[in-house]
Amino acid sequence: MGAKSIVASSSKKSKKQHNGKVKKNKKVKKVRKSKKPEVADILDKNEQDSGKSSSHVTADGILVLENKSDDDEGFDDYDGHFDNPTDALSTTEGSKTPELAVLGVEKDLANNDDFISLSASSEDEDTKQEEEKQKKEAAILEKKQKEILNTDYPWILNHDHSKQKEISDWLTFEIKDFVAYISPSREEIEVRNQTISMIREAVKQLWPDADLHVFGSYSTDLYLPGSDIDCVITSELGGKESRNNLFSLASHLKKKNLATEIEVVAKARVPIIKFVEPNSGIHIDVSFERTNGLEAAKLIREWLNDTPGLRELVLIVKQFLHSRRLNNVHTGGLGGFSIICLVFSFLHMHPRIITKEIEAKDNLGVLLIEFFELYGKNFGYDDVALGSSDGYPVYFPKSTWNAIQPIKNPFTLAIQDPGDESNNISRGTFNIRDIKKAFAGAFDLLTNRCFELHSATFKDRLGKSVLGNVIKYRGKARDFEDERDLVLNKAIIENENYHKTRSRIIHDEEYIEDSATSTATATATEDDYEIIELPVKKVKMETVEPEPKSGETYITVSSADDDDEDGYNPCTL
Ligand SMILES: Nc1ncnc2c1ncn2[C@@H]1O[C@H](COP(=O)(O)OP(=O)(O)OP(=O)(O)O)[C@@H](O)[C@H]1O
Ligand SMILES: [Mg+2]
Repeated sequence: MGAKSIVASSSKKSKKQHNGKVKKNKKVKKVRKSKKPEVADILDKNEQDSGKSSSHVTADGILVLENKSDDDEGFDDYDGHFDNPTDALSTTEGSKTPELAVLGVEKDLANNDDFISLSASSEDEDTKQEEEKQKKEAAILEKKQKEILNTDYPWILNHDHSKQKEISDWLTFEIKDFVAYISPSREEIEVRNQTISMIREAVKQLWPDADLHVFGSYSTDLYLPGSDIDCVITSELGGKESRNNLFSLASHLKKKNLATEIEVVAKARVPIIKFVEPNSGIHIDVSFERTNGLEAAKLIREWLNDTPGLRELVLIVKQFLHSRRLNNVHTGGLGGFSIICLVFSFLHMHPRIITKEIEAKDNLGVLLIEFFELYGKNFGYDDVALGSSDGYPVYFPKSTWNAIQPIKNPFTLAIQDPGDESNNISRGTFNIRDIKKAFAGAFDLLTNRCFELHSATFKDRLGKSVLGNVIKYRGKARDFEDERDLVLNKAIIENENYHKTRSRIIHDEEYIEDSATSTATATATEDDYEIIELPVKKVKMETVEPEPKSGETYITVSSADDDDEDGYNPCTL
């Protein structure tokens, strides 16, 4: 099968060396007190406690994680999903049940939109009809929900492909149905857009020099219904990642009823705040003063445009790992970013795709099976790293990657960050043993299922699922509408605008530099050349350097034409 010949090597050696330890997820009970202390109180308490314990709960109900170890740092804390897509809805204290993933009828009922207030008795007939209509609609909805909730693979309802001659084609259709099933509805996109706007507004209220940007799966359209929203706050003055600021923000968002279940990870290399936005039930991660995620979002969207089948396979693999609790980097799982890189490499190095022998979109079934085969059975985890060269994915020997030397445990996944070649984005995935096993098991299950169904009669095939053998979806009933074309994902628009603005700044910067260089060169050789004064665009530049550890320089430009249509201005949301 396709890609196996590319990177086959033994990982037997590693079986002895891998210690198989799995870190336990810390669980801290939440304590709620009625008194609402000020930030200073919270800080005092934290200062007293610091050094004594690795986590504690403030009087304000904010969970503080004092992680200092490398493994727990920064992005590796990202989970990405609720354990169950409905979990957040039920655990969010005092929140309204969000109308995510509910069929249209229920939404209307829940909103009371169908209720008609009648004051005159002459309208009794109308009322009766309305009630009848409501009852009928409620019955239909109940029936639909029952049907759906009784199955682990709801994407096959009313979507029968059992008559396909090739079982791999059947699987391809199921993959497409699954993706349509979990793709967002108009309401879900609107809820996400609104949630981001509200949090941004609150951030700007607290810090007028700051802005909030979205990166991660919402900004790449690679999110499952329960995926978190990754945000980053950048500021002109910088330094928003300080401990003091983290608590100010946590407290501010809590006061504005925009955050519950708050966790502050203050001492990590990449400090973050995690919380649940109570109106939507969406999990939010906020990091500070780092723009690499914004760069990655743009790159991933480019990959998606250039790589047919990438979105489908990424969503399937995400759901596959999510159902097995293997997607959480905090517990050694494989995060969303690593999954994208694995699938991207797989598709771009697949011999039959490279030679245009097959179209990825028409062969998603075979490709999924081969993905599981490659990373479950054949990939040489001990020796091979994934990276990129000139924008194309490559495999290269781990031993030549200086930034990850010395390698203590060879049986680990090594994926070079496309935006920073010294960063191994899968360094937190210490449970690669179980992930590999799960992939290998999925290959066996799927191939066996294909053989089994191939020899079954059409009657026996009816109501069966191929994909359901490896993926389950439990949660609220959804419809099959992918409504991404109906409403703008503002995270994508804003990210595009952010990059337009940035490239304009960089262009202006280079232009000024070029002008200066040209002038200097001309001056040096003024005997030979006529000196031409190049017009320099009038731009007032102000360089604001945040704390040196970020290693990045933020440039704000204020010029007369600042407010043009490219201007990144989230306030216009
Ligand atoms: N180890 C890492 N090093 C650097 N950046 C990372 C790392 N992990 C994540 N990121 C950044 O954070 C973003 C979000 O990562 P994450 O793993 O949450 O993926 P995701 O696409 O948002 O998936 P999910 O929907 O599961 O949350 C990535 O696109 C990347 O920019
Ligand atoms: Mg994410």
